Amino acid sequence: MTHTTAIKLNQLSFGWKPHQPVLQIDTLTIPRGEQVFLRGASGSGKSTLLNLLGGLMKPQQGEIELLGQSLNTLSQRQRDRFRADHIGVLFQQFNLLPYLSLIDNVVLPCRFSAQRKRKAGDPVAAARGLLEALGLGAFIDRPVPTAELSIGQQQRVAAARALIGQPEVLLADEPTSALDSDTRDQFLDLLSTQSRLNNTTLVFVSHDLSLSQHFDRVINLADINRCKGTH
Ligand SMILES: Nc1ncnc2c1ncn2[C@@H]1O[C@H](COP(=O)(O)OP(=O)(O)OP(=O)(O)O)[C@@H](O)[C@H]1O
Repeated sequence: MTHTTAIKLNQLSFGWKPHQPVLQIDTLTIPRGEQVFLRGASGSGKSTLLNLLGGLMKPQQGEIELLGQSLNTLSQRQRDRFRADHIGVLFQQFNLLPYLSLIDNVVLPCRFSAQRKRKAGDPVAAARGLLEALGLGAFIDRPVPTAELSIGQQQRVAAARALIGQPEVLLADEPTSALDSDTRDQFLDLLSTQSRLNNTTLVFVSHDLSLSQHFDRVINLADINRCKGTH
């Protein structure tokens, strides 16, 4: 079943501590395939919002719907399953497995999700293609533990892992922070091309406003968040 809406928030409220909300968003709708640049001051709640969209936490109030599925009604385990099948996450902690090869790291989502595996076709070939497109081709067949890659290289391995198996939604939190300008442009091209090709909805957080021109829509968190907080 296909949905025209990828992400829908309704009367969302979330705080890390009781009675101290960080996010209060009345409504937000992001259609399938839209590529959104999310901006906001440091500490304003961008990463918190991505965590909620990824089902890593639940809001204290309100509704989060992804691809027509209310996340509120799912248990933690069901949310983990849903994320594995439908959401690519590229967060600031890459969570790569240090002693696995690059390819083994990238194909991991296909081990957790039959759906992602099916969409990847041949996961190893898909992982190779993504790593090559991200400029890491030279490392694929060398026995370099992932832990010995530079931060920018690890960031790109994590990107390939998020993209494999064409997730419908991709959540990216400062994914270009460690990349030089050439690598960053190559990375953004790949992200944009892959997302268009697969009708992936992209929510991309960055402090680098010059990148916003690559996106369909820019959302300033301050414009949708009623909670102005003390950040
Ligand atoms: N795990 C946590 N436990 C308690 N408070 C947290 C936690 N993570 C974030 N916060 C608080 O929530 C608020 C929003 O933080 P968040 O990381 O979402 O902001 P951000 O907009 O992503 O910031 P930055 O741009 O600096 O990464 C901040 O006040 C922060 O201190």
